[in-house]
Amino acid sequence: MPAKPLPKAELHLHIEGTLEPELAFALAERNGVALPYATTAELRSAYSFTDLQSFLDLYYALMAVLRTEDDFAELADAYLTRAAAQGVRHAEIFFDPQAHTARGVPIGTVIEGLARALDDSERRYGIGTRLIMCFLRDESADSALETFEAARPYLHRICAVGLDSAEVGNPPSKFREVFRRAAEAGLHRVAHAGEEGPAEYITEALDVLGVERIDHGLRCLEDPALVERLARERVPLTVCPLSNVRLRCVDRLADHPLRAMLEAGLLVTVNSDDPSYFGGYVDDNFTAIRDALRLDDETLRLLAANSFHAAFLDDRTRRDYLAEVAAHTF
Ligand code: HPA
Ligand SMILES: [Zn+2]
Repeated sequence: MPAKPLPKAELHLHIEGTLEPELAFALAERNGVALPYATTAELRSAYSFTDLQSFLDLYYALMAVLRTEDDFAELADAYLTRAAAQGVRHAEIFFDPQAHTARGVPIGTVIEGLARALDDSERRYGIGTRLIMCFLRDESADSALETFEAARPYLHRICAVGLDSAEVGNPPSKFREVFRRAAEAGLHRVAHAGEEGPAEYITEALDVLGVERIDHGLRCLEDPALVERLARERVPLTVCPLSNVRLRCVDRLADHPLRAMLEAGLLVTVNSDDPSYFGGYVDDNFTAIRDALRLDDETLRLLAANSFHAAFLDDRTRRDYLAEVAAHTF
């Protein structure tokens, strides 16, 4: 029998990035949406990216098939089914409301649909869940504020706010006010920074937005003083190895700086980002980076433990998950 996957938390996962071609075609047919691809194979063959923007273009285009509460619930159910098989015990899931409201899908449809799947997740899949509402940084600060206000009736379903989409030229400071309102409402805060953007964006995300985790964060390595600060302050970095290669932030997995980041004392976690597009779910990322960097079992155990240290969990639940990691046999 194959070994059980290492128990882990997934902290960097865009639910829209779990849309597999088969589900995209099924939803397109159900909703009468025309896709510019004849077959799932033809769509898959378009998954060849040169940078973040070339991926985002396809990622936003394919979302046209998501229209109803049922669609969002089905999308989340499909992810949770796969995540359970990959050893995920806790998932903090990003969604991009502006990518849907811009197409005329009400924010309530998105949140209620996702929440329906998430509410049943512990019972059906053994996975605890949280929702993280992301703002699109290439949209205006006003659009982010409008989105936050539209989400107010649903904030009890939301754990944190985040920041994603095209990074370069859209610094964290652009979103100071919406992150201030989120903090005032008692929400946690995270942000993508240092994926394609410079190390200064990481510092800004910490100092201006007050984020508690950095998503990606690879480019911190260009600033030794920042690395030292991130290590000292135990700021978690949600690293996504397969994504980094597919979006050409890193040439080859064997060149990935994850080991150097661990050796620098950074609180690194491993995640899948947009698994349908980047060639693997979270345990596939663990396996790929293990093989590429020859990580030993204790390093894998450390990465899994880090994921629970970095998660928005109460102390008792965290302790229980950490005990599962400690008891895991490879
Ligand atoms: O990796 C990412 N970076 C920025 N925005 C995103 N939206 C989905 N995935 C990503
Ligand atoms: Zn991401």
